[in-house]
Amino acid sequence: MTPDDAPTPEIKVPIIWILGGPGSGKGTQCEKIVAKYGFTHLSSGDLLRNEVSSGSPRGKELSAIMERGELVPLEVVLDLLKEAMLKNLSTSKGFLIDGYPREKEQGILFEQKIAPVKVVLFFDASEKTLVERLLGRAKTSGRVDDNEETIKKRLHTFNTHNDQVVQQYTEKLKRINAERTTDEIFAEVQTYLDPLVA
Ligand SMILES: Nc1nc2c(ncn2[C@@H]2O[C@H](COP(=O)(O)OP(=O)(O)OP(=O)(O)O)[C@@H](O)[C@H]2O)c(=O)[nH]1
Ligand SMILES: O=c1ccn([C@@H]2O[C@H](COP(=O)(O)OP(=O)(O)O)[C@@H](O)[C@H]2O)c(=O)[nH]1
Ligand SMILES: [Mg+2]
Repeated sequence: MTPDDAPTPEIKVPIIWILGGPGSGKGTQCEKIVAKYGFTHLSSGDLLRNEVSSGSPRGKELSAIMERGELVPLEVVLDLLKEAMLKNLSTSKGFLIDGYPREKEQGILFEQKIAPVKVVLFFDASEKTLVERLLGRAKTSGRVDDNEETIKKRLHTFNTHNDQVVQQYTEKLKRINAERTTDEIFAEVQTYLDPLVA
């Protein structure tokens, strides 16, 4: 599909998805990517948390689902993402979509309704590492879902869906060992992103 017959033809800048289990370092790497490439960072989890803090009735429903570590209805995330992308369209050099797609169908719908993805980065870390990092982050994050009980459920949700998501993509998917230092990981990330801006 060329950009001209994309479903939202005005989106011509690269779209990158960032996948990985809870605590795999998606947010940490996205910060570094934004600093180097100036892409627009859209975290699906942050968009949902903003909706929750707005106090809207929809936010209240979302909050309950997120505290259970489950997935919210996929149309909700897709709408929030599309809205945020259109809002930033005139100035964006590219979109970094952090924590999306969480299930196979979300990815399919995104490409049908918004635009094709260019590269999918998957940060791969063991469950033990993920739990350790999240418990570390819990001390300061203030996130209601950074507690042992919800972490277990988030991991379960991730394990249930991730293989199916990842299997959808072959050459676009870059599996990155996330059990290294932030700088080592970022060095590899750049080898995939530099060609997009060359
Ligand atoms: N050792 C090590 N720790 C890291 C690395 N990247 C992130 N962390 C730590 O791991 C924790 C989780 O990192 P985040 O970037 O918030 O992870 P995330 O994937 O965005 O997590 P969710 O928002 O829960 O999906 C934080 O406390 C980070 O400081 C890394 O490359 N190495
Ligand atoms: O497409 C998405 C993205 C996030 N979430 C919900 O938002 C929570 C927090 O997502 P985030 O990416 O911030 O953290 P993670 O689950 O990776 O730790 C998840 O547990 C889900 O309940 C969702 O339902 N659909
Ligand atoms: Mg994050």
